[in-house]
Amino acid sequence: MSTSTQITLRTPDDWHLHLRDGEMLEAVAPYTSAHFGRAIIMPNLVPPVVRTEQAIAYRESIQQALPEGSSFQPLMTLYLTEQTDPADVKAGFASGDVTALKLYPAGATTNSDAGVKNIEAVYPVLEAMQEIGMPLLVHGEVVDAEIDIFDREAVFIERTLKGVRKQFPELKIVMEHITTADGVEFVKSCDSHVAATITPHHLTINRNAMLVGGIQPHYYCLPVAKRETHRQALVEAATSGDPRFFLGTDSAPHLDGAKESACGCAGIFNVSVTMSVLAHVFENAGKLENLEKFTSLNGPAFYGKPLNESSMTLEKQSEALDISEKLAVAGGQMTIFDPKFPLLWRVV
Ligand SMILES: NC(=O)N[C@@H](CC(=O)O)C(=O)O
Ligand SMILES: [Zn+2]
Ligand SMILES: [Zn+2]
Repeated sequence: MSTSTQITLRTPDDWHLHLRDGEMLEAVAPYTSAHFGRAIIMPNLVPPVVRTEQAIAYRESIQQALPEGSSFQPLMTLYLTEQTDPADVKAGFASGDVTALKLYPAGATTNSDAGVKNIEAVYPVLEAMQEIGMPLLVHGEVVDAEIDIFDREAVFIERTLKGVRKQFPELKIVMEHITTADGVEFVKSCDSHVAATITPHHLTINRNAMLVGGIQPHYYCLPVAKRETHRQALVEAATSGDPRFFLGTDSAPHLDGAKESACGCAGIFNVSVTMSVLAHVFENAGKLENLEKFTSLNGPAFYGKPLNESSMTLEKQSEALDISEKLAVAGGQMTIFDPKFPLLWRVV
């Protein structure tokens, strides 16, 4: 076996992850715990995780789905609604049971019906969060029918995010899964209170992957991939080492049957290949030395968490990883994200 390169980093964390529940949770949790030390767990279950006691119960079911002896740490979030009680949020944050709140504009994405319609209705919660230093995680897309889907992130920044920033300048905000140069520019224009997660798929595909040569449902996610110039802006931001950009896989498992449909759902499952994809992206950008910042250092710094003590080694091999096989999940099968280049890097 010929090995040309190896790199070792602190164990990475995933700052945006969908683990689902039930049989899907059991199927996907081991892929995350195999590579990641911690993950921010998204609350968009049906029904959503809206109160601290639900987050605690969900964390317990995640822990039960982990392999024996796993030290993986799920960091729980609550789904922000117009009924969210600031006192519950404060208590959950103080006890360490809840790490952040997730804002979904109502109807923006998978399982977001209970989301926020009028941002001002949640200002009392944002006020409390600002006071205690609790991060607000944002699915940053407007949902107005008249706004083109490719413009929804940029319009959200103008219409919603700038107002929230003005009202709550000390509130920690993470723009989740940014997909545009506008998102990058907005984060850069702010101070250290604002950061963004970036996914492996938005670093490697543009909208052609989804639409050329027939409709490709396994490349459909929200926010949708944009044009190539936006992808390049994301690569520039992720590989720059700037502490405001870090990894959130947004791995969002759905059965193939739900995606390969007349109304296919949004979400890409990628955790098992994330580190391989990222090593390729950073190597191609000539920035392999910044990979650890993106995956393992910038996120904990923003969240005020300690760095992982353990490490991960990645090795570049001559033979590519085979990801053609579907994952068997109760009730069906699931496709792994294919960035359409050979995955030579693998986790040792
Ligand atoms: N990213 C997606 O396309 N889908 C996510 C929801 C989300 O993160 O917006 C899901 O839960 O399936
Ligand atoms: Zn989202
Ligand atoms: Zn997501």
